[in-house]
Amino acid sequence: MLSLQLDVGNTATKWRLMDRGRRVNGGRCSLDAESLDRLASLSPDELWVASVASDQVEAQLCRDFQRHGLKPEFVRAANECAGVRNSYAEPGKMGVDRWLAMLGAYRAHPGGVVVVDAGTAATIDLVAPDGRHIGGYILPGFRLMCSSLTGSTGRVRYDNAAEVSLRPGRQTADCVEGAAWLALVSAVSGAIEQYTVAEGVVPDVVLTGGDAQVIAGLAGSRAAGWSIVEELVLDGLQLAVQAKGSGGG
Ligand SMILES: Nc1ncnc2c1ncn2[C@@H]1O[C@H](COP(=O)(O)OP(=O)(O)O)[C@@H](O)[C@H]1O
Ligand SMILES: CC(C)(COP(=O)(O)O)[C@@H](O)C(=O)NCCC(=O)O
Ligand SMILES: [K+]
Repeated sequence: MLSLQLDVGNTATKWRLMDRGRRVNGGRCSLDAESLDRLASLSPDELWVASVASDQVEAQLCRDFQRHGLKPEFVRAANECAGVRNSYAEPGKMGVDRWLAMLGAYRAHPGGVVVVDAGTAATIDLVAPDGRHIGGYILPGFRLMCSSLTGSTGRVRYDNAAEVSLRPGRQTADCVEGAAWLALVSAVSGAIEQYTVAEGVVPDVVLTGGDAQVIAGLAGSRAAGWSIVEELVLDGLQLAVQAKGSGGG
């Protein structure tokens, strides 16, 4: 039984092929017809999709896969699944990537966890020891922070490589990019502080997304004990699919 799993983000699509719960292969890809042809040629028996793309992109994805006789099953955020309870009054409005990352992280950290997905947007979600979603944060990711400055000002311009550092900058590139990294690292620290005040315990921290490694690296000794899980959203997808199969979530 081959199961193809897709995590469609706003920058990249992550995919992996599972054979009865065991990972066979995976990677990053785009959503052009050629890439989808390649995925379809893996001949999966089922296709599970976690997407935060627009309705139009999802409709195109369906058309492209249907040409190969494949029907994508779209997973959405729910009220409750795998021990996690959503705080949203309308769970369907939460990005499914956040929801699935929480399911994956809580399964590995049942004592409670702060989940960071550092992608196009950076999201930080707090899951209490009892599985309650305390709440979360959505902020622009690294590239978005930098491009919003160069795109909306007349003179914030640079083309030299910036240092990857939290040190105060002395040229535009370092000032802009250093600030974006500082904002992301500080947001994670601030969220951990919020969690600690609310729950009275210091949470475990799990990061995923294209910028997870850099953020953890820049956090230095504060990141001792943080874990990076590249396929966290897909791990959560696996749990959501299993719960469906057993009649839950
Ligand atoms: N090759 C790359 N292309 C685009 N972004 C990249 C790349 N490598 C690292 N990144 C970083 O990853 C972030 C996007 O992360 P990703 O997890 O792919 O996003 P999403 O889940 O939103 O599709 C960007 O903010 C960027 O800083
Ligand atoms: C916040 C997001 C854009 C993150 O997407 P990503 O950066 O991973 O592509 C996505 O989870 C989303 O579209 N959320 C909908 C709004 C919400 O979660 O409340
Ligand atoms: K994200």
